Amino acid sequence: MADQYAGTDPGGQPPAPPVLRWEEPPEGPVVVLLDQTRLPAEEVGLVCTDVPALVRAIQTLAVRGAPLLGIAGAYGVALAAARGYDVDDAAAQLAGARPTAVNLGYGVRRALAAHRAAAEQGAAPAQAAEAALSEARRLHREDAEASTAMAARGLGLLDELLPGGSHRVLTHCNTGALVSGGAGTAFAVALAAHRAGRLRRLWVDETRPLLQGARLTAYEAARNGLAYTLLTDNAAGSLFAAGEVDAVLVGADRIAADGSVANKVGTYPLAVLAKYHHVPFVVVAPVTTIDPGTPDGASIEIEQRPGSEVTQLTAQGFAGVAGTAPGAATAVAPLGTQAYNPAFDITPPELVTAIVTEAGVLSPVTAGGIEELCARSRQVTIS
Ligand SMILES: CSC[C@@H](O)[C@@H](O)C(=O)COP(=O)(O)O
Repeated sequence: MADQYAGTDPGGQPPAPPVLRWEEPPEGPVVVLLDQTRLPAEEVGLVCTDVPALVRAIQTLAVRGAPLLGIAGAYGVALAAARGYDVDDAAAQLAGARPTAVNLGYGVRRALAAHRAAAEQGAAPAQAAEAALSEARRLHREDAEASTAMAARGLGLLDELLPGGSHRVLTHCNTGALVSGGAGTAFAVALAAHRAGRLRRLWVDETRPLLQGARLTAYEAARNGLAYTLLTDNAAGSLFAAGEVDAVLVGADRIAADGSVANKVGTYPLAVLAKYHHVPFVVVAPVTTIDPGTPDGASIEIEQRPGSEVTQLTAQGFAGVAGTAPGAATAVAPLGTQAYNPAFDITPPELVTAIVTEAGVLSPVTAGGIEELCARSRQVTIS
């Protein structure tokens, strides 16, 4: 199975627009997002002038992916402070916008802590707002640095696991620059392999129902000139059986203290397939995604999304949250059909070959290893 499955490698595209930026027009500060619900058809900015708009952007997945949710949450607190809204209330709204990605609450708490510390030291409101903004910017930078380190460590691990250097990698959901201050997590590793001339093919799961793989990872792969091929999620089994997958690389939304990994629904079946076929299953995530406060997989809250995302399609290919997707929705199931639509699933640590973070690679994945990694990480200092 080779060339007839090849995706397009156009490369040479103009640089992608920034996924999130802070702007200060005369009318007041705003957070501008690249609206991910409109990709790949359109690269459109979504201007959030207040916290409810940002919360809605988070819930509709205009902004998404664990690290970027943390960054967005931090800028959201800065926005509330700069515009004179109730910062505690804004922080609660932002942190509660989606439950599974631990980074969201982490980013919110960091900006809130910076704002509080400044206020407690007698800073004027404008200075306290500036402190929150500086913290958001710091988190943004740190995430970019973490991406670079994860890409290098992940590529080193791939080379170790797969001597010979012509990797065929399967990925799920979207984990590139669209979710990060830098090149992302799992996708950043694939990109590093591509740039080192060691990526033969990136297999991209379409990732039903919201098509983060088809819409976003394929977009990023095409932009970066990767050899990639899209598949429906349920084609993965036959791809493994045909011996076409050398490694699986995925991101994470929350890693519990026992090493259980919550990630986009459909990740767990890939881990089971990988185990059966003796293929390495590698999770790439910054230490900010590890949550030592969540003891195990069963304790991770899994976001349940509207059934309409499964039972309806739009011209864009997915329904999204009612009222947000342009174009009329077409039913693909009889009216009144109930749908099971969890946004994430849990992969137990025994199915994970390694967790790659910017601080180190954990393999095998054990509760003790997680504890040690967290003891070295910055995350534990923020409660
Ligand atoms: C670094 S991205 C890791 C995860 O956030 C990603 O795989 C994922 O599941 C994103 O889910 P989404 O629902 O699109 O926010």
